[in-house]
Amino acid sequence: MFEEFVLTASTADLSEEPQAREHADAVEFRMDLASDPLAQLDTYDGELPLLVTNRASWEGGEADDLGRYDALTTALTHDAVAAVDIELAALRGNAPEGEESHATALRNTARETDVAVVVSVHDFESTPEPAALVDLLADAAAEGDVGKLATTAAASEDALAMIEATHEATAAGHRVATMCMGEPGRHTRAVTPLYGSKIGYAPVDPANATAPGQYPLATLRGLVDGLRGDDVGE
Ligand SMILES: O=C1C[C@@](O)(C(=O)O)C[C@@H](O)[C@@H]1O
Repeated sequence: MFEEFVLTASTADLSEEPQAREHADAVEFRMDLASDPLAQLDTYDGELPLLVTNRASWEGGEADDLGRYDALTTALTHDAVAAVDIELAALRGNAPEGEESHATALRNTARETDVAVVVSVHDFESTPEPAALVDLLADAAAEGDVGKLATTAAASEDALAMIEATHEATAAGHRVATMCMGEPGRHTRAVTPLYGSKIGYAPVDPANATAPGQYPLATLRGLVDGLRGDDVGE
């Protein structure tokens, strides 16, 4: 997974999967935003593979204790689960007590069960300079199969910084996924795949966006494919 660009439909409700099929390659299941996520997984019989995310509250999500790792470990036993998101800060010991050992154990379990690991970094305040973004991407990519970075863009320069960092990190051999949150960075979601970004996130229903500035799923699919020139040929 993630050798090619993967467009995930980001949702807290797996019953949306049939609607996502037409446009998405996978579903990002936001377990932290879901009601009874393990029961939803038990009854999931969709076609799209799942990337499971149980975002910690200290990283902008709604899961506020280490129990999120138990839920993720159980999630990995489901055949449909092809990838798991783990925060870089947890793996690097820059997170609350207990996070590092749990995150490392989860990554080991993922590796044993052939589940891809997306190592993520979020900045809800700003977008650092390109060189700092490249460092973050290199760190995240070194810890898993894909290093993912989402920062907040306040102006066009921030979007440009993310595009440049995506290009540089990819050229340096790192497998990355990048995007800016916020309206001034929205277009990065369509453009960074051209510079190597391997994962896109978009809600099936725009009312349920999981981050600021996301395009609706069908729109992002059309933009990514259109910019790639899929309908133009050589
Ligand atoms: O980390 C990410 C990226 C994201 O924050 C975005 O900006 O699209 C959306 C989240 O659901 C996902 O876990």
